[in-house]
Amino acid sequence: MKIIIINGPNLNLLGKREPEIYGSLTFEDYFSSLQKKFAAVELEYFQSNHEGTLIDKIHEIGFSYQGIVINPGAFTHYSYALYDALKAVTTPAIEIHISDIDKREDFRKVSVTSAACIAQIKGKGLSGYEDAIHTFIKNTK
Ligand SMILES: O=C1C[C@@](O)(C(=O)O)C[C@@H](O)[C@@H]1O
Repeated sequence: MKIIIINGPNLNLLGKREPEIYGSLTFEDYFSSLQKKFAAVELEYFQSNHEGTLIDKIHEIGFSYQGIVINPGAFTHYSYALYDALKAVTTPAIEIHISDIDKREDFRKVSVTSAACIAQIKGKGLSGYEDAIHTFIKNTK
């Protein structure tokens, strides 16, 4: 089973970026623990700050992987191009946000990408990624 985690803009700075909101662990360190926890899953991690690069990645893997766990960062709130990319492929996606986007600035309350996903997880810190992987594993059994 192949699952990819795709992180969007500014998420490369996890660990340093607003740690009071996003925590102090780097995503690389968290990802190593995920790989250990889900040893039976082929887990991949991809991050980009560029919308087109994220779209290219979705196209590349979106007809052969079993799940996309995507945190589109701020693109969540306005990228119809990412929405279209997620709709265009056959691999199901789960949207995840480390923070609770409903309890922050008004502009974060809108997600244009979640309608292209089978679920949205928010406000559970990094453990939301784990929940998303569990959901894919459960759904494929
Ligand atoms: O970059 C991010 C991170 C985020 O997606 C989250 O994980 O909580 C929430 C977004 O509003 C923000 O732009």
